[in-house]
Amino acid sequence: MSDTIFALASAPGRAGVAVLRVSGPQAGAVLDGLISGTRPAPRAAALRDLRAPDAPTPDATIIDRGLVLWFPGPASFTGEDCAEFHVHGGPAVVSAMSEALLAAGARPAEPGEFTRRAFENDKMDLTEAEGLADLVDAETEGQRAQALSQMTGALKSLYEDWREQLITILAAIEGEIDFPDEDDVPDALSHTGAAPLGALIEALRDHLADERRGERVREGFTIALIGEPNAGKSSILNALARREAAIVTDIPGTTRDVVEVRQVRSGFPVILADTAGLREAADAVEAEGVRRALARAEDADLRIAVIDVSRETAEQWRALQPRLRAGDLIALNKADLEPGDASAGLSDADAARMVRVSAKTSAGLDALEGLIDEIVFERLGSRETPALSRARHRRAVGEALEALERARAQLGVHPELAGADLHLAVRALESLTGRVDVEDVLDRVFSQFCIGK
Ligand SMILES: Nc1nc2c(ncn2[C@@H]2O[C@H](COP(=O)(O)OP(=O)(O)OP(=O)(O)O)[C@@H](O)[C@H]2O)c(=O)[nH]1
Ligand SMILES: [K+]
Ligand SMILES: [Mg+2]
Repeated sequence: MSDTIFALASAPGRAGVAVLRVSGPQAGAVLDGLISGTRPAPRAAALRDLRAPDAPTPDATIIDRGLVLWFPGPASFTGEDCAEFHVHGGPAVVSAMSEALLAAGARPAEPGEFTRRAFENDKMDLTEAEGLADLVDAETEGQRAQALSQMTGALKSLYEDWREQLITILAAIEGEIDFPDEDDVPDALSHTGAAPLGALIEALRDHLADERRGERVREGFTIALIGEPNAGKSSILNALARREAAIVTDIPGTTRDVVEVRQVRSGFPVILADTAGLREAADAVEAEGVRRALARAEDADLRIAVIDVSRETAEQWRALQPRLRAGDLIALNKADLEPGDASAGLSDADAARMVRVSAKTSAGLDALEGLIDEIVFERLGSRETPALSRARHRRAVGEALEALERARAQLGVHPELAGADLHLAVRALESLTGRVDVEDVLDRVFSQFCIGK
């Protein structure tokens, strides 16, 4: 029998209302021990005086007066008996309530323990539990939408559907292994499996080839500003951030560390990074700055090459071009100093992705922001199929895909080897939804939850 656990389900600190939640076989007894009067009807809120269960007399000083709710299992969030106390949200009330719950026999919950119990009682699969954690963490509209879709089963049904297809293919192939010489198992069976197996391989490939959209939505879309010293990278960062996030001076080599600004663009989290100017470094500190700038540019989802149009542009372009990828942006800065067309020195630059700006006069900055917002939306905006949202999903789908590809290669040759690989693929898919118990996976997933969830 499991313990009865409790936790503050609302945020700690001062608030209008605080919610304490209890789950486990003793939840009903804990509830009865704290309230005066009768246990309310299931799922109906009732006002009660609350007191410590070990108070000397029943009418001893009450802790608070609040709403209580009783959720008998299995029709509760965790599937167990649950109770909730909605009390006044002062730290002293919460601490006295916690003492009372301890005295009544409940113990403080571990992070994610309520959700883990819900998962173990089949109230949700692992991807839905992760979606719930993400919903609690969601700070932007795009994160909220992705988390909600995952919490309500979008990834679960995708993965469960793949698993079912796989089991059908497996049955066909194992039929061939078990009855190799019988007439009623046609030779073409391996080929019957080949088409659906090919389709499944394509589906997994597409799911993986999404440029980490779901992970970007969770973790942030990264943008790096790069360019030669004094091109105006920090000035542009500050303009986009609408604050003096980075130091700007007329001394080339001002920025050394990567300066990050977090923003919300098109409903998604974005991390803008200003970097050190690229040149032959004058000293070890600057050399490290340049190394970090290049590493950041390499890892970023989008690069903005900042070019100073008041100086020779061809030379700057030669240095930056190898760092850029298709779809990156070019900001032709200091347009206030050079009214002419400065793109002349930029051979092979994609004109559509080039904006003339002036961090000094703000000219062109709206257009630059418009382009950034568009790109963020293009890359992260929702599609028909749900995105995998964690490295854990990417690993498991990747494992399944490799096993399927090996199986396909063996299909007509060694069906028993193909069968073994398909079993591995099934297992990888089952680890995604938590169908197979992988204890350390569960520990890792639930430990990332907050306490009280
Ligand atoms: N006229 C004009 N000056 C600018 C513009 N943008 C930046 N500057 C000036 O150019 C100088 C360098 O700007 P920064 O923003 O520090 O340039 P940076 O690229 O971050 O330089 P490092 O950090 O040294 O690599 C400062 O004196 C800015 O005021 C612009 O659009 N027009
Ligand atoms: K500078
Ligand atoms: Mg700078």
